[in-house]
Order: sequence, then C-alpha cells, then structure tokens
Amino acid sequence: MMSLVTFTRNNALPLLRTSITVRIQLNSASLSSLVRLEEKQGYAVVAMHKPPVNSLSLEMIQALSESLSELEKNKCKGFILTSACPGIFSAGLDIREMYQPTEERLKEFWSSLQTLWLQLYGSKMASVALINGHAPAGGCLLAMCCDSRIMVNGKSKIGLNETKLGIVAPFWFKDTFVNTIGVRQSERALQLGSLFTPDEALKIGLVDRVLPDPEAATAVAESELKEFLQIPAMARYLSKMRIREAALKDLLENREKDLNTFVNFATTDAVQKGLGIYLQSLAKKN
Ligand SMILES: CC/C=C\C/C=C\C/C=C\CC/C=C/CC(=O)SCCNC(=O)CCNC(=O)[C@H](O)C(C)(C)COP(=O)(O)OP(=O)(O)OC[C@H]1O[C@@H](n2cnc3c(N)ncnc32)[C@H](O)[C@@H]1OP(=O)(O)O
Repeated sequence: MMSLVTFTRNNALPLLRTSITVRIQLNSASLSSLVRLEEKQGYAVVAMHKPPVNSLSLEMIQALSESLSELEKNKCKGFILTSACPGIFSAGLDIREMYQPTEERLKEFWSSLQTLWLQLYGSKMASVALINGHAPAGGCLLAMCCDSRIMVNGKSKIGLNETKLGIVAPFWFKDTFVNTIGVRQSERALQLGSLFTPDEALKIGLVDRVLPDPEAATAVAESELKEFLQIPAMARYLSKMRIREAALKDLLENREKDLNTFVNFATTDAVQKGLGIYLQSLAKKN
C-alpha cells in the first residue's frame, strides 16, 4: 500500500527551495516511521528510527534512499545523518534479511543497498555523520559515506566486523574503507573484523572528532556541516568525486556481477550456518 508522509516545515529556508511541506512517497505504511527528517536552518537532519538497533532491513534501506531522494529533489544542500535510537547509530545490515531468505527478497535487499550506497557516497549534498552509538559493518559504511564523522565518546564501537560473522565485506565496502583510513589500516582491520572505540577510530582517521556527549557532538556536527556548506558547492562536490569516482564507477559497471556474487556467497551452507550461530549468540545475550 502506498502511503504519503508529510514533514511540516518550521519556516522559510534559504537552502531548501520548496513550499511549506516536504512530501515523501513511500512504498508501505511501515516505512513512514523508519526515518525522521527534520528541517534546520539551511540543512536537514536525517535520523534513523528503527528500534532497537536501526538494523538495515530492506524497508529501512529503501526509507533512507527515499529520504535522500526527497532532500535532493528539494535542493537541500546538506544533512546530518544520525540515529533517533539511544546508544545505537546502526547495527548494520539486518542479519535476518540474509538468513534463510527467499532469493527474490535477497536480491531486492542487496540491490537496494547498492542504490543507497551509490546515492550516499556520490551525493552532491554535504553530509556529516553524527555517530551517537554503535556503528558496526553497514552502520560504519553509512557513516563513511558522509563527508565528516563526529562520534560521541563512550562504549560504542565502529568498524567493519564482517569476518567475525564469517562473511566478507564486498569490494565497495572495502573501497570506502580504504578511501577513509588507507590501505594498510584497512587490510588489517578487514581481516580481523576490528571494531574500534571512539578514540581508536579517531587515531586511525575513521572518525574526525570525538565529543564527550551527544549535545557537544551535535553542536560540532552542525558547525562542521556549515563549514562544508560555505565552500562553493560545485568545487566541493567535484573535489570529493576526485577521491570517490573510481569506486562509484566500479560498482555502477559491476552491479549485476556484485549482486550475483553476494547471492551465491550469502546462500552457501557455510555462510548460512555462520549467520544462524551469530543470530543465536545475539539472542542469547538477552
Ligand atoms: C567470495 C566472497 C566475495 C565477496 C563477498 C560477497 C558478498 C558479501 C557477502 C556478505 C556481506 C554482507 C555484508 C554485511 C554487512 C553487515 O552489516 S552485517 C551486520 C553486522 N552487524 C553486527 O555484527 C552487529 C550485531 N549486533 C550487535 O553487536 C549488538 O546488537 C549491538 C552492539 C549493535 C547493540 O547491542 P545491544 O544494545 O546490547 O542490543 P542487542 O544485542 O541486545 O540487540 C537487540 C536486538 O536487536 C537484534 N540485532 C542486533 N543487531 C542486529 C542486526 N544487525 N540484524 C538483525 N538483528 C539485530 C538482536 O538480535 C536483539 O534482538 P532480540 O531483542 O533478542 O530479538
């Protein structure tokens, strides 16, 4: 069923040139609550809201994609990507999407994730990830797609931990990682499936700032975004593309191959067994 979600605006904004409401057409009623869009003075806040852990299910991925498309359509210049779930940025891909899936849904899931990455990593908008909680795997990927990363200090960790689940970060996750922290750190961290504390992440350049609490982090994220927005947009975007375009082109040219590799790999007995054990270990915790 189609649902129309309406986000009401507070006042006129110089950088978002539309009428009083931002309208987002979503595929199903359940999408509407997954992403909260808030309009600020000259930028938007995109807050993931899928309790308990903002896992990236097909619906969540599509809701994020739709939100970005809507912002682009409304000529939004920049946004802060964050979480409305306390203590969690995003737990990464929803493992249940990959465990005992139907082939049809698994393909749609992966294809939607490819689309979201192409959109976010190649975005003309300036973006800051306000990492206010755990950000493993797909959560880390979302943060790395932004132009700057501000993390709240505490017990949360960030990194690409795929190998710990017996799976392998796809080449475009790896490319994003390498572009962010460099080849040597990526090679080591990808193999070990390392998850970093905020201070460790700062040391290797996985995040740009660590702040003691969410309020301080929010203020810094806002000022960081404003700094990006002060640069002439075309020059800033083309400079970003100098770094990112090879990775983007690689996935664009190999989408189908990547989809088949994922489906074949994810549905092997070994991977299914590993995912089952991992899901059980998460459930046992509780
Ligand atoms: C030949 C090969 C070549 C190339 C490769 C090709 C293809 C590649 C194939 C595959 C790659 C796929 C890429 C995957 C990337 C990913 O993102 S995988 C997901 C990784 N995520 C994690 O490991 C995080 C797991 N979760 C946690 O560690 C903790 O939950 C977390 C620290 C985030 C929060 O802890 P806490 O607050 O204590 O919460 P709980 O652990 O109690 O969790 C609450 C409930 O949420 C459920 N849950 C947690 N994470 C997920 C998740 N990612 N997906 C689904 N569900 C999740 C958890 O089970 C609890 O559920 P319950 O309340 O018990 O029902």
